[in-house]
Amino acid sequence: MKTILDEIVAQKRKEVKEKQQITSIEDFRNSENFILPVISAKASILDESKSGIIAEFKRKSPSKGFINKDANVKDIVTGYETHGASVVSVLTDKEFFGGSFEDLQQAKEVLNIPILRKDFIIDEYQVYETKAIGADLMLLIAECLTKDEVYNLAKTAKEIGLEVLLELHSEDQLDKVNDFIDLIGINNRNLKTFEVDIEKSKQILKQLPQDLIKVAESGISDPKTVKELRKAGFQAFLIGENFMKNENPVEAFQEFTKQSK
Ligand SMILES: O=C(O)c1ccccc1NCC(=O)[C@H](O)[C@H](O)COP(=O)(O)O
Repeated sequence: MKTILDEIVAQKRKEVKEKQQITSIEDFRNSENFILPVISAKASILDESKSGIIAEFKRKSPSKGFINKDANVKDIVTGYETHGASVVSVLTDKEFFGGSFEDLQQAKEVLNIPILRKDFIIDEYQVYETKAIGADLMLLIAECLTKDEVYNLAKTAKEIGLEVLLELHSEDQLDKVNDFIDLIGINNRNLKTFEVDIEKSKQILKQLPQDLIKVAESGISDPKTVKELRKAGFQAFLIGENFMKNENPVEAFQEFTKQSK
């Protein structure tokens, strides 16, 4: 049975082919952002004056449909930073998440903390693109990449200065971790059923390499869960829908952060 990830990846392959006809890797290399130093997500997460939360700007999702279609990027991400986000995640996929490069670029204009490009990276071309649009950190999803693909994409990212978050869905993907990975995420959302199981993060945690920053991802909606996961050993928490579904995502973020300390 085809999963949503299969569908997304097929769409990405199509998009990459189309984009390659218009913009080359050389164009990306010559772009303004390409020579800018990245802001380290690792350092920002380890900075104890911040919350450890990777706060996501998310308009729409395959599991929930529209969450906050017309949200204002600059207002929301500025609020996230002001109230202690360690990193801001911006969805750049249009088809399934209603995101765009413009969203990330607008975030870049106002933020002083690192930005995660949240997308589905399957080709080296997108790694260069990630740097050119101004992101500091890139996501790789183990579920849709071979071990060699993770290695090659992460290596390219490091060569051009990007940090890499590798997302796992199960223990058997642990062999895809390599020396170019900076942060390791456990995604609690089952991509076949969309069910979320926070226990999954805790189960896999013990087997993760000690030296990597550990991120619990998806379905976190209670500040107590952050406290629990922090106690268990996680240093960062990727949270989107729980803030974005509110009329005022910044207020929701501020309140959540206060309670999760
Ligand atoms: O969010 C989805 O429905 C989804 C479906 C298929 C693939 C990925 C999906 N989400 C991407 C993410 O990783 C989340 O946006 C992120 O972890 C934040 O999750 P949440 O706090 O549950 O919005």
